[in-house]
Amino acid sequence: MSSTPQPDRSSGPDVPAADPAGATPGLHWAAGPDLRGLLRDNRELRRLVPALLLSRSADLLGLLAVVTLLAATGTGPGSSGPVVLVALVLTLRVLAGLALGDVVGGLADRVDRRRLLVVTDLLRALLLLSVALLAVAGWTLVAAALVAVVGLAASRSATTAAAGLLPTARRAAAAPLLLGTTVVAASVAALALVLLSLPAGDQTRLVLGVAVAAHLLAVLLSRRTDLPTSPPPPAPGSPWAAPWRRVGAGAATVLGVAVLRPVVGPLLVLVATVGVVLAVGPSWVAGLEAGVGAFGLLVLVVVVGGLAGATRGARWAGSLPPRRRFALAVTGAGLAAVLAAVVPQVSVVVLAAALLGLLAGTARAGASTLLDLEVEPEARAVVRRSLDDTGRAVLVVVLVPAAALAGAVGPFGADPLFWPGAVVAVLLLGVLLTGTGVLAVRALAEGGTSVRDDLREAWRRRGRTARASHRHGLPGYFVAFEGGDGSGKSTQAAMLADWVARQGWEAVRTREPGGTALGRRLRSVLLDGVGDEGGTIEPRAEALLFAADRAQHVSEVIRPALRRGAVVITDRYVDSSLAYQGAGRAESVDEVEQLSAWATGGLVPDLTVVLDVDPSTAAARRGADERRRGEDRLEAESTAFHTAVREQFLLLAEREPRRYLVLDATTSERSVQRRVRAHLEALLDAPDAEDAAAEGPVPARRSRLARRARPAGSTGPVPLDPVPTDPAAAVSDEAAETPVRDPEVTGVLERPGSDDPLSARR
Ligand SMILES: Nc1ncnc2c1ncn2[C@@H]1O[C@H](COP(=O)(O)OP(=O)(O)O)[C@@H](O)[C@H]1O
Ligand SMILES: Cc1cn([C@H]2C[C@H](O)[C@@H](COP(=O)(O)OP(=O)(O)O)O2)c(=O)[nH]c1=O
Repeated sequence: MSSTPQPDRSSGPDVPAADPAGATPGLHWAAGPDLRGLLRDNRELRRLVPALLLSRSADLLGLLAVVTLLAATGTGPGSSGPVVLVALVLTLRVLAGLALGDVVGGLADRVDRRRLLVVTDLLRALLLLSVALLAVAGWTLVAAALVAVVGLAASRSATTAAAGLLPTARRAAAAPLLLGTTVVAASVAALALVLLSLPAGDQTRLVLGVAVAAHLLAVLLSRRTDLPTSPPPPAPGSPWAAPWRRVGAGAATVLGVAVLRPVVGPLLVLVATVGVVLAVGPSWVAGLEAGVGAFGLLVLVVVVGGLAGATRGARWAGSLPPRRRFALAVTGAGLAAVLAAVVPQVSVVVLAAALLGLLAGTARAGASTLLDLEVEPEARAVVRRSLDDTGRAVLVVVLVPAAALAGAVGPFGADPLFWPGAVVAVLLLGVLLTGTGVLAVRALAEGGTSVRDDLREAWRRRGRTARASHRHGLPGYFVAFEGGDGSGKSTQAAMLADWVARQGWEAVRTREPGGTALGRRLRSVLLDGVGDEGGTIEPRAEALLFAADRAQHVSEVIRPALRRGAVVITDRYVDSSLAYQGAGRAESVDEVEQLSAWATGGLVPDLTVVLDVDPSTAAARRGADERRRGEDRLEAESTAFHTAVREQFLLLAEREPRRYLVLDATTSERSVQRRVRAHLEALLDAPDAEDAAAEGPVPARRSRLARRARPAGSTGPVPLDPVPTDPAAAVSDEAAETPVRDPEVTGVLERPGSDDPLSARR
């Protein structure tokens, strides 16, 4: 649980932070970019990744071997030496990353990456070999510390190498890619420990031997790679920032956000608990008279459980909002730790550890989502780094004392109720974690609903994602809002995203042009023109620029989200090009359509909502909208242009009525929203999205949902939202307020009073 590498702003643009071993996935890995697509398109990356995977597996297997070697140095389960030594090795590992990560990273940047990968694997192989040959506790400790430092250099060159192999716009994908390899490597290493320990007797040397061999094999693989040699951009300012400065930089931001305050404490206790379970693990299972393999199993279930929780937890949690999910997962993790501690049976310990991993991963992802929702995009990297570093600092402080406590207490209880001392440390942290979890449940209570109601609702919605669409074959659901400028698209998209998130789906709200970093640049050219430098934008150039924005948008934002099963809500898509560049600019609509089809790889929305409004009403609304600063290039076009645009939208809808919903946008915001929701509710809940769309009028299809939401004893259809306004639809008063959302993240953010970044004008 110690860290999640994020793009490291302090060490130059686009170069992700070093990825220390032991990192666990968070939202960013789960919601990461299209890694498979990146690997498919990039031969060198396909060569690098297996080399890194092997190298990291070797590294982590080496760590496990060192740990089991040290754990076996004692004179029996009662001696305190081994458990402290193990904790010390892990502490040194974490401390190295915390204190030296930047320095070693800075030095590593000066060396040829391929050579560095080869040398660092060779060095680690030699160090592990020396450990196997000497088998002296003192040297083992020193060697383990050296391995940790060498590993930092390896990690840095791997990260910059991967970043260098990626196209500039996709460099940020290097961090999730490497985090993915670390998680897989941790599982491979733990599994290897289990398998290698199957034969009876002490297999530590065999394990060390395999780790050495794997490092050597990684050398061969690294030598075959062709990595970019150019150094990464120089780091601005000092390459080394004192850990406490880094911690402090983010702490102020975190503590400034009310919702995040109750998250930090439980998160850190969670990190400590998982760390202590692993640190006292070898002597714990030994005390229960289980072998090294059981320790391997313990690590394996924690890692795999953590991965499952981080990637699937939100889905399994159904409609639980991230705050609830976080607080309940922390409480559950605490109870799992208590369970592991109080039942002196290795099978129960392993099962409880799996649950602990699962809930820790879920809590971690929940916290990450909260952070994304609550912290401004510019501050997120600093906050994440600060939290990661604080987590590592906690481990540095906690592991050795916890192990010392475990060792000091020693085994107690009489047969058959015999407990190793390690359980005392785990029990203490488990109780503390449960307590902080309960406090977090209270502090993060949401909307006045009880935990029981929330859980019941989540159980009802468990595993539910937006229904698959026949069109794109991805698990998510894709909605586009189209219409003239000022028709109310942004307003409706924001309200819908809010509702979708409250229904328990992941909502990704985005827009065109400008849904990506590249898109934002294109947007300013497209809307503001190139007036200062003279010249105009030719209609075909304009069409190509909109298509370029869309290609980036689909690949970077829309497809990955649909792949995760999210509901993607975009403010404008292909039809805008057909209407504005095709009909408006009098280019061939067919050609513009071909261009967009090429740009999107044929990705078509499941539902396109056309907000129909006459150009003069739309212009009046724009004029009255205080957030707008004058007309942009396209808005300033003639009424004839806007009329042609409007007619083209209606024509497109007429051609494909099953995929379109045309609404009169001159009615009130709430009335429009009500109809959008009613339509979407039916589609998302229907067994088959397309069939449902063809079925007939909305109220008939809504009946199933309405029945489920009806309070006991009542009759007639009841809307899902708390304020039953119109029985045929469901929009609450509260939902009619437009909350603030972040276009770059999943989910929605409610912070009344601040500006909506989506509708902010550049
Ligand atoms: N149904 C509606 N009735 C009246 N005004 C509306 C309605 N929908 C939106 N507006 C207002 O019209 C302006 C433009 O809305 P906006 O959502 O930004 O449109 P778009 O994204 O289509 O340009 C805003 O001031 C908004 O408050
Ligand atoms: C996506 C897209 C937008 N546009 C135009 C329509 C808008 O006038 C402008 C910017 O869109 P947008 O920000 O949605 O403006 P508004 O909020 O006023 O509706 O870009 C095109 O001409 N072609 C396209 O493909």
